[in-house]
Amino acid sequence: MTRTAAIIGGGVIGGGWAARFLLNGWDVQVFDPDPQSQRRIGEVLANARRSLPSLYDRALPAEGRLSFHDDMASALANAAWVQESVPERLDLKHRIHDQIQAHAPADAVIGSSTSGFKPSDLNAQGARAVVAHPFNPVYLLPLVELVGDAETCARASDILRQIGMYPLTVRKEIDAHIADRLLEAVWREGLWLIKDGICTTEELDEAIRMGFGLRWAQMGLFETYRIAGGEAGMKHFMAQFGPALEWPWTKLMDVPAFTEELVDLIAGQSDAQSGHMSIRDLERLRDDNLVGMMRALKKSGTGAGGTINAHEAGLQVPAAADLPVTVNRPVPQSWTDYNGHMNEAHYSEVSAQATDRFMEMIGCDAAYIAAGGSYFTVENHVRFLNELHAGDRLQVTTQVLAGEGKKMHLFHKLHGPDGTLAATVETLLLHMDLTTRSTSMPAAQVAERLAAFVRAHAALPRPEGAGRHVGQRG
Ligand SMILES: NC(=O)C1=CN([C@@H]2O[C@H](COP(=O)(O)OP(=O)(O)OC[C@H]3O[C@@H](n4cnc5c(N)ncnc54)[C@H](O)[C@@H]3O)[C@@H](O)[C@H]2O)C=CC1
Ligand SMILES: C[N+](C)(C)CC(=O)CC(=O)[O-]
Repeated sequence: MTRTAAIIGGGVIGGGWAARFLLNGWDVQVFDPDPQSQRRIGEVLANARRSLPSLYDRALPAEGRLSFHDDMASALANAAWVQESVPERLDLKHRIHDQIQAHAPADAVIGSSTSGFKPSDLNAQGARAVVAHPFNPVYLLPLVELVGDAETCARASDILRQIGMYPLTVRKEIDAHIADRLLEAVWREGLWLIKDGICTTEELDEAIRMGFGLRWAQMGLFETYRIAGGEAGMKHFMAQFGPALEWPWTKLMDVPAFTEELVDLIAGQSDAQSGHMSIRDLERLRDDNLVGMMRALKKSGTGAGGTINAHEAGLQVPAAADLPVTVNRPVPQSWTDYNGHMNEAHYSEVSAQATDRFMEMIGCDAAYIAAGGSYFTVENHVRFLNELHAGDRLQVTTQVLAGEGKKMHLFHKLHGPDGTLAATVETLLLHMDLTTRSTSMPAAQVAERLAAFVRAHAALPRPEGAGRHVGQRG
């Protein structure tokens, strides 16, 4: 299989797909007749480059190659994945899928970003597309709803996991799939509440983001309500709130008339709420917040955090000639401070990540720690030598200075872009018994692997700066 994706329609969603594939190492071939699409994709890509790599504590693969094509056939050449993201009009989608069918490689997965059409609608004229419905911004949000032919959906799932996404195969085709059915219900109620003068767009947004919106990202609807049932559980929750189905809580099943007056009311309130920011500023604010929230979920592995962890586990850490590479990652935007560079706190974080990786390399991994053995850091000396900035690739190599008995003495070198030495962290650790919380000897297999590193690194020159203390001259 080639790692080439054809993006047919490069607007908000097509641009997001292009960025997702490119930043995961795929070549991307775009067809969109709008002369503005190249500029727009460039802007989406810039947003993606400043946010997607920040989700991970390892570097993504080298970016793929992006090309723009004047005809659809050349964009489709050699594609293993074709993603159609043209406007939501069935006649247009039919025309586009006829051409895709004629020119795409026979074994390519053909996905449609459609928000609401079923595969039987899309394929009514003989196409073979599956629905691959993503969420904006496609480069950050993992969910893709897959609907259609089971074998194609299985192949599509494999590819989507390779680019860090979460495929959810929908059991039966239905208009608007799962998520847009839910979103449409909330949207409909929202329009009624504003049309009836109950609240403004801003008040409605506060009702979401100050309350249940925070819960949904980490536990969804049902797990959240299970907890709301208290110790008595879900049956109790349903007994308490089930009767609300018969109350006026759910009365607005009809839709408000889609009039110019309603459009002006909503658009006017939305301008008053957010018109002081450009769409690009709002996108960056959204992306920074999403990265922060998703990184928090990464710690517990909940929801989208689990998808990020699974993808990160497959990202390769490159080998170095003499010293092990213990960190290979970008500097996230959120690590920079009022001086416009990486804040000192995060040098310690990187050093801790390098130490954790080195501990894994000598067998002090999650299973060993769960069995009661580990290392504690007892002393660090950090030297800040060159600035690091958001988006810089950061690579750490680790040299063992000593490793006998309970002691492990490491020297981490933090290299910035072009290999510049940005910092060094000298660190001393002691082996601990986690049950007694006191020092102890490491297990034989850990001691042996550490000794092998000690022997190999003994031949290397002692690193410049090792053993320095604060205030030392020269
Ligand atoms: N905007 C959203 O929030 C989401 C949209 N979708 C779906 O994604 C699809 C695209 O929506 P958006 O990206 O929002 O629309 P958009 O209007 O931003 O982009 C559509 C793009 O298709 C291009 N296009 C038009 N005719 C074309 C043709 N004949 N060949 C190739 N390109 C053509 C346009 O020039 C434009 O760049 C729709 O099916 C929509 O339902 C899915 C998830 C979310
Ligand atoms: C509004 N919408 C129906 C186009 C939304 C989607 O399809 C998914 C999303 O990103 O919210």
